[in-house]
Amino acid sequence: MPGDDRRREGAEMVRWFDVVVLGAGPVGENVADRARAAGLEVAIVEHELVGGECSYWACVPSKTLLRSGSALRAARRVPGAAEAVTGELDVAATLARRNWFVSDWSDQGGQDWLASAGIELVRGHGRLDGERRVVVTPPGGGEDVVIEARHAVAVCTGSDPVVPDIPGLAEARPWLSRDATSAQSVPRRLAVIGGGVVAAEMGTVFATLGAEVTVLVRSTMLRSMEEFAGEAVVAGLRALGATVRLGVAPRRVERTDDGEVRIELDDGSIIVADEVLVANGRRARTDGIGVEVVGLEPGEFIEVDETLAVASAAPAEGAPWLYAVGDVTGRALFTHQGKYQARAAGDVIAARTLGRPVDDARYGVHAATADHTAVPNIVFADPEVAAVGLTAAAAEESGVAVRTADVPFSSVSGAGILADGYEGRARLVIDDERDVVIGATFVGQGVAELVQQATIAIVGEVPVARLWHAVPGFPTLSEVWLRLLEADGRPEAVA
Ligand SMILES: Cc1cc2nc3c(=O)[nH]c(=O)nc-3n(C[C@H](O)[C@H](O)[C@H](O)COP(=O)(O)OP(=O)(O)OC[C@H]3O[C@@H](n4cnc5c(N)ncnc54)[C@H](O)[C@@H]3O)c2cc1C
Ligand SMILES: NC(=O)c1ccc[n+]([C@@H]2O[C@H](COP(=O)([O-])OP(=O)(O)OC[C@H]3O[C@@H](n4cnc5c(N)ncnc54)[C@H](O)[C@@H]3O)[C@@H](O)[C@H]2O)c1
Repeated sequence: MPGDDRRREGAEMVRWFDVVVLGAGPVGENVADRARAAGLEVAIVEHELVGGECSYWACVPSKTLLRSGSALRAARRVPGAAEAVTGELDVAATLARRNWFVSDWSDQGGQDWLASAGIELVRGHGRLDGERRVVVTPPGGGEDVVIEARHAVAVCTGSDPVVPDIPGLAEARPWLSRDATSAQSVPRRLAVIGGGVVAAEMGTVFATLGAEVTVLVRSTMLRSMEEFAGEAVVAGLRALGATVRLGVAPRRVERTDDGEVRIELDDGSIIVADEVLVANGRRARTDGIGVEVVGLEPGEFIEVDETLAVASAAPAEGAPWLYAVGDVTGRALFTHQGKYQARAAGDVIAARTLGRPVDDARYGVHAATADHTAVPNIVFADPEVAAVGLTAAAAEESGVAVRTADVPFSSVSGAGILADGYEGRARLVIDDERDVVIGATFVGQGVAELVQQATIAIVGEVPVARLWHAVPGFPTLSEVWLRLLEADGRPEAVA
């Protein structure tokens, strides 16, 4: 059995494993899986639920909550089907389906999977206690368990929401993302502070479920994406009956004696709601996990190299022993990207442990290169926004000369068939010198599935002239690629 060589050393319970993973979110699970698949003995430490934020409070519940409304709206946009939709969204059934998808917040499935993979689950709060040493305090206290890693420790502790320093906000018992995704009832009035992806998605959910939603956006919606994406999402929220206030900032928040939340904005206006959701980004979960022992700052994201090794903790000689993977690095706060990093980290730990070759070159097996070039970012609002790579503005800021190709989906037959009055838009950002796609954004119903094509084009560095030979089926949404290429211009024959 892995890690079975437990024994006492003085008063301490000490266990030995090849690799210790701190945090059993999607990322920790994948690091453990890859290392175990290479034959290493692996322990994973978890103080809450195996499966982490994504499975119980983030991706899975938010996407299931969004799905019921988007299916209903999709049917209503198609004559023939629309006539058959005679009722309204069933709120109780929507919430119940979400509860089912999160297994009523039981992690039995995750525990079973770890056991089947031969990964040892150690329940409790883990912290670094020196080189290759983790101390775990079991749930409810009790005797600490010391785990010595023969080779590596991977910190995969994730991130927490940021609560900004707005007077009265913390005391007003605001909702954080977990409260929104696990809600068992719908507040009559919900205010949302923020204009990022959580605000867009949860605003869409609660407006669909019948709440009076007010989204308070400090600048513009989805500011890190192409401008037309944020504008479409604002229009979509408004079409669902939500109020979106752009360019406003809360000055003070108060929960009154009768339980209402009053938000005073910087323009002097007052918003009154039953709950206020704070959706203001994430901070690293590095408090209370002993990062000080390797000279890192608690609360800060952990900087890593391309193999996810913590360079500042690397020994002068020999293989690195400390890795950080997923949200805790701040590189790209998405489950898919964290799991991508996890595959590289788990494999490189195994390679270094077993003396096998390490390939950390650009796009090498053990390098998380795509974190810098091709991170898919999908906002499941209505319309959906699916983007990857650089926006035109970000490319220009980084000094790359680019051209863009823009088209409306009204030029795509498949879109018109999918839904009457289909609205949407797409943009390619093309590196002018290398003639390859370096960014793409799609906005519209069902565009989430289009972004993988762009991701492949970017990672494969496919010349634009070659993309003309990747023929999209007719009549699909993918035909937007042909329209984008036409907008860019048909290449001339090379003599
Ligand atoms: C509302 C919302 C919706 C989202 N939707 C999507 C989406 O649709 N798609 C997407 O790709 N991303 C989405 N994300 C982001 C996604 O949830 C994260 O990127 C992902 O969960 C990161 O995985 P992780 O394993 O790094 O961290 P986490 O999932 O946070 O897992 C970390 C684990 O470590 C455990 N842990 C922490 N500290 C300790 C300790 N000291 N000892 C023991 N255990 C510890 C935690 O309990 C947790 O289980 C969403 C985020 C939010 C907030
Ligand atoms: N579909 C998905 O993949 C998905 C869904 C949800 C969350 N996520 C992940 O979770 C992360 C967190 O999402 P998020 O929406 O909380 O963060 P975000 O970074 O996307 O947006 C934060 C928003 O809060 C605003 N803000 C920050 N400080 C503020 C203040 N003091 N007052 C008013 N507004 C303020 C910002 O201007 C911005 O609009 C995302 O970056 C993403 O990586 C992904």
